[in-house]
Amino acid sequence: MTFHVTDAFRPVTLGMQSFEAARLGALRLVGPIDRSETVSLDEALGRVLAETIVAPCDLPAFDQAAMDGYAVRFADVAVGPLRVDGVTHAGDAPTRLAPKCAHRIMTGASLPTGADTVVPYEETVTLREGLAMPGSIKPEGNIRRAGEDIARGETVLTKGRRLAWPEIAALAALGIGSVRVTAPIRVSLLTTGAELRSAGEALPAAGIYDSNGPMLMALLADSGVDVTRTTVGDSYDALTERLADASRQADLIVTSAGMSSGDRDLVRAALAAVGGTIAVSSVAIKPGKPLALGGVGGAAFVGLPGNPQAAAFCALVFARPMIAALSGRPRSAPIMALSAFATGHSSEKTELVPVALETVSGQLTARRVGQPGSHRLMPLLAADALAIVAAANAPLRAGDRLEVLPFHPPEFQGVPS
Ligand SMILES: Nc1nc2c(c(=O)[nH]1)N[C@H]1C(S)=C(S)[C@@H](COP(=O)(O)OP(=O)(O)OC[C@H]3O[C@@H](n4cnc5c(N)ncnc54)[C@H](O)[C@@H]3O)O[C@H]1N2
Ligand code: MOO
Repeated sequence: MTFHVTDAFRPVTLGMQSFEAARLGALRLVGPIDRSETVSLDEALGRVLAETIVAPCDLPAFDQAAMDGYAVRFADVAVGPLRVDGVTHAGDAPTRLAPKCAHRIMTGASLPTGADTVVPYEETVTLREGLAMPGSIKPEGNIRRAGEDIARGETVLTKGRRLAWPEIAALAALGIGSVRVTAPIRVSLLTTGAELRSAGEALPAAGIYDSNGPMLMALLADSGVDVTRTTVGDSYDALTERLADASRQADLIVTSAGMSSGDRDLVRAALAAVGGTIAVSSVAIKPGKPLALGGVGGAAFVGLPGNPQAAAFCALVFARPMIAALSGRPRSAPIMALSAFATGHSSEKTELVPVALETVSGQLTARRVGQPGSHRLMPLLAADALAIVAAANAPLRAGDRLEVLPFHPPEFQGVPS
């Protein structure tokens, strides 16, 4: 099995790390996997290219008309009305323009040899003597030359590029029907806790429904990512067994709960028992302090705290970027917003705050939503992003810039008023 946890990974470094150090530490634990597979273009949406694509042909593939009209030799236009020598539709075999003639042509049709200008219908007049063009005609007008969009041999897409609709359009236009992409990233998700039950199961007096499992399944889901989910109680044996299995099968192991100092918080001990190591043992963030990062076998490890907001925010900030790095995607620029809230206090910990993003006077603005408390789910429903309020000696003021991580891409964009 390929070992994806990089050499920069160091065994147990106890002590709380800053948010910034932990963020960098997370990315040091992972590198692009070396497995790839070939998929058809129909299956390629959201996948990451494992090869660089060089154009095998020109686009357009041949000189062609950009308008419905007449193909002419520019020099002939001044001579007087031209006889029409034929017609070429899109898809018709290329032809040749007879001397002192105009040739009817449709958008996308092959330009006859000898023609150097296309005059749209609306700029022509049909007279008894032939076709006249009374307006001002530009040489090379309304022609698309072969290779002017993409030239044969040009690098079109580089390895690591994520395939969305524009990339799929370019590949299809170049006649490329399948591509090599990074193989699916294997994520093993383990929710732990004796109190957990699944929807539909009878709930004992102090039991709760497992929400982190389905939440993290959805939060980590992506094209090119295979998430498998298991729930284990607080049994040390079951936990070590599952971690050992996952260390052989997964690129990334994500656990939920059992990370702090409770009597049954066994994840750290179980990880150590199966030969895993911790690189980041706790982080100066609120919520999420008991977060741990490390590795075991061929897999990187993210131990999420159990409180739902802590689990969600740490998954967004640490696990999602680790998956992107495993798939070989380059990092994009951070998204910055203006804060619409003040904290009123300095903080030694970085705070992860649920916010609603709004555009105010043309500026992306983050408004704090919901009641405090990392056990709460309602703030996640009111928010559409997470704001990162960095640890600082001074309180955050309204109008300060801060980084935001949108939960998901905008779905239904309004019209500017
Ligand atoms: N003495 C200390 N106690 C706690 C500390 C600490 O530093 N010292 N840290 C607190 C913080 S911060 C957090 S966050 C939690 C994290 O604890 P664990 O990771 O050990 O998680 P649990 O104790 O098992 O559970 C915490 C909380 O979350 C609920 N939970 C767990 N799993 C799920 C799930 N799948 N779906 C929904 N809810 C879940 C669980 O029932 C608990 O209520 O520890 C603090 N304590
Ligand atoms: O991570 Mo805990 O949620 O800070 O409360």
